[in-house]
Amino acid sequence: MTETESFAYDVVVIGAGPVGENVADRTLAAGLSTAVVESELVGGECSYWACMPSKALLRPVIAHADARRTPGLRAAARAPLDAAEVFAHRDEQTAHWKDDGQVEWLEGAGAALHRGHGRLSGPRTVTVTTPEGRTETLTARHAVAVCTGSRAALPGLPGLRDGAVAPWTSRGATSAREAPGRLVVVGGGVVAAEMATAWQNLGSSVTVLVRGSGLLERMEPFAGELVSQALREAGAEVRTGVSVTGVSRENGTVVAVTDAGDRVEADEILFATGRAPRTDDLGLETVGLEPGSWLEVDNTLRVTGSDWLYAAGDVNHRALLTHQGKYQARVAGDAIAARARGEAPPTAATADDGAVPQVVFTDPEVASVGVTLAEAERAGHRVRAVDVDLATVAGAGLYADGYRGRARMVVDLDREILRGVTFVGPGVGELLHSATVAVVAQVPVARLWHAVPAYPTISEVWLRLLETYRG
Ligand SMILES: Cc1cc2nc3c(=O)[nH]c(=O)nc-3n(C[C@H](O)[C@H](O)[C@H](O)COP(=O)(O)OP(=O)(O)OC[C@H]3O[C@@H](n4cnc5c(N)ncnc54)[C@H](O)[C@@H]3O)c2cc1C
Ligand SMILES: NC(=O)c1ccc[n+]([C@@H]2O[C@H](COP(=O)([O-])OP(=O)(O)OC[C@H]3O[C@@H](n4cnc5c(N)ncnc54)[C@H](O)[C@@H]3O)[C@@H](O)[C@H]2O)c1
Repeated sequence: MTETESFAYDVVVIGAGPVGENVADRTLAAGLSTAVVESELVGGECSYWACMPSKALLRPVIAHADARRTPGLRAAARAPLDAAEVFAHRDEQTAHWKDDGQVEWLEGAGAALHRGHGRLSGPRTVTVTTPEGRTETLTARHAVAVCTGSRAALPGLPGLRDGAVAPWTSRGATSAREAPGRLVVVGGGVVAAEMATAWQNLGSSVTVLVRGSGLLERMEPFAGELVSQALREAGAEVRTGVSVTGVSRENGTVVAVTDAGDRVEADEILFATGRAPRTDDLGLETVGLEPGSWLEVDNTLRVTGSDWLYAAGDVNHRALLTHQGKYQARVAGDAIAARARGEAPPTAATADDGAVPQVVFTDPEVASVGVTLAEAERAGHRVRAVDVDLATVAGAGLYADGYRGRARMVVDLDREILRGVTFVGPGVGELLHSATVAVVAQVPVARLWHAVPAYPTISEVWLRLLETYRG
């Protein structure tokens, strides 16, 4: 019989992704003993198979595209990217898929790291199965925080369901060591758009199969249109209204069959078809919750119906973004600490509702915060969309020859504040925080005139937006 070791802490965090790390950081800072359980690498999906490697692949692609639009650099930029150097840079950014640095940080902050698979085994109790097969029982005096994130969701198609084809998911697409000659990308969301941009420019010939009417359908319509246009100009094929009905691998060639009966052949296929919560093997049934479900939480990240279980990050499905998960982690950590002292939580994660910022690192970049025009209208707000062609901004013309981009602010006509802002164009990612501040702080439009953008930067788009609104 294997021996079971027992440990007691104030707080137990399951999952050491960016979110689990930040919950622990807050509870430790408040003087609560905290254990963190991790089954793979400390740092989570974001560090090794998501944000960091994808942005390391995309940064050179975007810089290369910018160089092609910069007078004096065009000839130099005609040479293709040095893909080997890009992959080496990506490997460095992921610390070669080793977590020593993050472990050092976590332990330095005072956390007790338990390596292994964590499962709830009753109220305030987590059982860890270590890689060596031992069992550890951790009890939490105050709270357990589930921060187990999400994994790629694959559709139940013939060829996938039976395991005949092992496709790329986001993990394959961010860690591959060479560009497949032909790559089919299934999906039209953020992963599909970013990875199609990366691999088309790293040497693959990409075909994107989108079942909807365009890319990035949850954003303002012009975002997906401009990204599709640029992908096509880079040589990719973007096919909309196409559903894949089956996949096979024949002599090394992947064949995707579509609902129109077409066969699309490739050397590799990426399914970028959304995410599933990592809650299927988490012992949720031992605390009256449904295994495999997204965990529903209140604004302090406490699971509905519980006074000790918290869920932050991807696993609660509020906003599948690292920065937003880390924000939730700060709120959850502070709430756990306050309740442990018998006090009310000091703050709530209100920004998850209607103020989530996101940058899509495609060429052109897409940067948005808050709601789209369609979302604002669906929510019953009386709004007006104010659109500006970014090419009319002096800073944009200086940034790139033939600059193409667009901006929209969604103005709430009753309150004269912004409900949402979207920028699409080269270099707009770094503009986003100005819009986030305006949306979160509910800055009156009249007051925005006094936030003077520097000349000649792209941020002068704010002036054009205000002028267009004034009419
Ligand atoms: C390709 C791609 C690119 C992305 N790019 C961006 C981006 O640029 N910007 C951005 O903001 N977001 C991006 N995201 C989203 C981002 O990766 C996630 O929102 C973020 O990783 C969520 O953090 P998390 O801590 O909730 O979960 P994760 O990062 O998934 O971490 C969860 C951790 O829990 C561990 N775990 C799971 N179950 C158990 C268990 N039972 N026991 C012990 N440990 C367990 C896992 O091993 C993992 O380490 C991207 C996602 C993808 C797929
Ligand atoms: N830069 C960033 O901020 C960034 C980058 C990558 C990912 N992320 C986050 O990661 C999350 C996951 O991204 P994602 O792109 O995997 O998911 P997503 O939900 O954004 O997009 C999924 C896409 O797959 C399509 N789809 C779903 N099932 C399908 C099927 N059976 N056949 C064909 N198409 C199907 C959907 O219509 C949609 O276009 C997102 O929420 C995103 O916010 C963020």
